Amino acid sequence: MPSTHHDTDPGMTEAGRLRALAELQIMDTPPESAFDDVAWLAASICQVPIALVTLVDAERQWFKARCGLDFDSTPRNEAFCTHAIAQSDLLEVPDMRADARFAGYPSVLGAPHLRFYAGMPLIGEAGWRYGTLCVMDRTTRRLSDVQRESLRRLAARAADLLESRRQRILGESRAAAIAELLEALPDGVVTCDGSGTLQEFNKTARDWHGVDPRALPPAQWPAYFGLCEADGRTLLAPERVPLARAYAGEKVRGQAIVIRTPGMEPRTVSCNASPLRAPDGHSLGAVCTMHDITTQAHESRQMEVLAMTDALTGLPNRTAWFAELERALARARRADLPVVVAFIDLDGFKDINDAHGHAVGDEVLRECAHRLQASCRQGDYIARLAGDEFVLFLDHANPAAADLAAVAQRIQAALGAPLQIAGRALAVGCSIGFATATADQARAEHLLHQADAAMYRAKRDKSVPFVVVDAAQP
Ligand SMILES: Nc1nc2c(ncn2[C@@H]2O[C@H](COP(=O)(O)OP(=O)(O)OP(=O)(O)O)[C@@H](O)[C@H]2O)c(=O)[nH]1
Repeated sequence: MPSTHHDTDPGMTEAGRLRALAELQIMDTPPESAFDDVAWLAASICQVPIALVTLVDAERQWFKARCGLDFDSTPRNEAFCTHAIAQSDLLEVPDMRADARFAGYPSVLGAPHLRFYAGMPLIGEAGWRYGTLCVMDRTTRRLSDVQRESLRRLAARAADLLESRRQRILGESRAAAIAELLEALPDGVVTCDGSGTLQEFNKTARDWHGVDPRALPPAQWPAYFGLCEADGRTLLAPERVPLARAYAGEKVRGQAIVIRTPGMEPRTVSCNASPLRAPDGHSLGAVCTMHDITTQAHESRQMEVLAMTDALTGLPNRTAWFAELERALARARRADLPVVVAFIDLDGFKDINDAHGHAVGDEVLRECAHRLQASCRQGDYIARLAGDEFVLFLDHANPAAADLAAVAQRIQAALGAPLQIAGRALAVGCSIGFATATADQARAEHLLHQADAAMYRAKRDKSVPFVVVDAAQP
């Protein structure tokens, strides 16, 4: 039994005791069988008609449980228990009429004519004495040692009941504070329990997913919530969902996913997720936090696009060209298709620049880019390498001369048509070189180099409309 001395300890003030009592939030609550049992046992063991579990407030003492009394409180200045809670052990008064502290109390002088009182303080963990377990009788008497010890032990159990109430209230208020914090967070928070069922779904997560949580099996999360890989298109495989990865025991850091909720702009979020484990190691589920990185993702995609685009014409640039050429060669190798690359260089462009200025030259380049693109077939890939040089990957092309002649003719017709720029009628031509190779022989750099060489030959020899080289030849 804890032994405390708040009558002598300056830290144990009445104000502190009343605060601790108020924290229990127990005054005027309905009867509870556990406290009733304590009072009943106290009355039976002590063989008295009256037993109470009392709580001593500032103005009154209130009975949480009572046997043998038909009222539930008395004013504080008529409360015997005020004396009992001033000490830490049992207070036993065999005859209250013979005790100056009690002789003048109304319930001693008049009905119900109480004579005997024994009260044991209910002492909480921090030492506060909330009230008592007390027994009373209308005749004088003394308790046996066993009865005294029983009262002490029963009072300790009643104090335990009060402490567990304090812990429950503390837990509830902490949980409420955490729930409020979760709701107010600008990041999304999602949790699942030990069976993998979605639990927490804070306000931000609800806003982003557009729905409330449901008892959905993890395999259905991607389709139901529209969860995609960072590319925003590929639906996440169920085992790639960050919360599912954490539920499977993985610690996930910074996994970018896209939430595609119908009717909303796609949202890119960076996810951190962790398994939740009890101290003994068994799974309590998992938690995933999501931070909105839509703006950064958009900016970095824009940067990527800029890094791959020719600023003047809007065509793919040299970097993009080589990246795409490598992909196209891989496709051709898989399908065992021949590959054809065209190198196109404008003729007479320098003269336009020199005669009409750079701005007009720029406009000519833009118009030529547009015409080249318009003359391409679907699947062809055209890029501006530099200056007045363009390259073209011909998708599923037939390297036969007749077919290439048709391509060259289309390009030359497109570029050769008169240009109307800034009120001037201008004209450019072009020289075209083709490099062909079988899929297994084709190498990107070599193909381009050979197409460039073919184009130069065509530029030097104006008697031919284009030149084709076999890039497989050294
Ligand atoms: N307006 C403009 N001119 C550019 C740009 N980039 C390169 N040039 C110019 O384009 C011209 C390309 O020169 P050339 O390849 O000799 O032009 P060309 O007159 O077609 O001569 P050939 O290619 O030999 O037929 C040079 O004068 C460059 O300064 C650009 O972005 N805008």
